[in-house]
Amino acid sequence: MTIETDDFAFAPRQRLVSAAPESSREEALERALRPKGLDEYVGQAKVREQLEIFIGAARKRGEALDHVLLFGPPGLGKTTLSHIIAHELGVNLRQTSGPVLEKPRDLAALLTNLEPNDVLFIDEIHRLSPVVEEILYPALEDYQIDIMIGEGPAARSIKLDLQPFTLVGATTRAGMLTNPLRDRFGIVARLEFYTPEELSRIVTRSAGLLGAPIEPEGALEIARRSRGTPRIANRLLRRVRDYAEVKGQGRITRAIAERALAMLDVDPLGLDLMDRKLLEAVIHKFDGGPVGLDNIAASIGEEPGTIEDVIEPYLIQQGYLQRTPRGRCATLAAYRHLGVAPPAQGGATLFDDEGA
Ligand SMILES: Nc1ncnc2c1ncn2[C@@H]1O[C@H](COP(=O)(O)OP(=O)(O)OP(=O)(O)O)[C@@H](O)[C@H]1O
Ligand SMILES: [Mg+2]
Repeated sequence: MTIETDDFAFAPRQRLVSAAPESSREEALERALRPKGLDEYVGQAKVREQLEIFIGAARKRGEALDHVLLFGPPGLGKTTLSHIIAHELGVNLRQTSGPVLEKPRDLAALLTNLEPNDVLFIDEIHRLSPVVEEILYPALEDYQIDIMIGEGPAARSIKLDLQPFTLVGATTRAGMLTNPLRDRFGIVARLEFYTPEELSRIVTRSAGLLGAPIEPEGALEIARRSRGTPRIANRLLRRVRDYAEVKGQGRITRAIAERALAMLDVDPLGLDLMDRKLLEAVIHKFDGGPVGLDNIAASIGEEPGTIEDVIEPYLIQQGYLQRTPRGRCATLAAYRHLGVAPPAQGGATLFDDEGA
């Protein structure tokens, strides 16, 4: 039996500030908060402006929009944007993902069922298998696919015409796309982390949809601790709302937000226990680094992969941790944030042969 819980207290290994969706329940909650149109999509001004123009032009001509590649860290709104693109074009959206498309015929089935100018959304497009990717090329270029009929010596390939369509591909790792695939996208949009002001607008909008009364300072406090990520902002909002209902009068004020987030161990910069544990290990056990990933992993009892993909990116982006060829180093900002006096040498290592 599996017990599904949305409660952080019962799932200590699940991070409140992880940018990945926590559970299928959270994904359902997210769908309800997803903006439908481009005008409701907060932030990402450059991407929005581009898309507005290209979508408008495609609509005017009655043509399919150019293929779109969306890339950026988890939770910044790639899936949301793909739905918005289809909505603004006034066409259907068919959704799949790289790892789901195992065989060429899986993709062929989807492609041949598209109606004119539809959007096909492929999430995690960097995980397409090479044989599937192969049949995507002519589809993207000429709206045609080559499929094999029959087996053995009797097998032959036939060409099928497709309706014009738009591929929207999403990936957290644009660097892992093959060049021929990347070259076939006419529109490439990189999503950026959101500012606290933008996140605060998202939080306010979500609170409205959830029917939770919120003050601007309360929204900003949640926004500041959300690591530039709308998914985290919406998640923290739900927890703070619970807190406000039980411990307050239901209204999300700044004081309520601060108390709730302190209780949840999300500090004023959005760092949680795991982040602090990592930084403390680097500082106290390895003299600030450089220290190799495996040594950090052993000392805090985490998988190296989890550290690399989940914990480190934000610490590096915010300048608390540096990745050097000889290992990870804590920066002065990390010492300052943890209230530890930095070493006299400004974080340099004392022993050259340590770590790695
Ligand atoms: N620009 C935005 N304005 C308002 N809400 C947003 C915006 N971007 C994302 N969100 C909210 O954040 C949540 C997560 O967004 P989404 O699922 O699109 O992220 P993603 O980039 O596809 O993440 P993943 O890489 O994990 O697939 C959505 O529920 C949506 O409500
Ligand atoms: Mg997504």
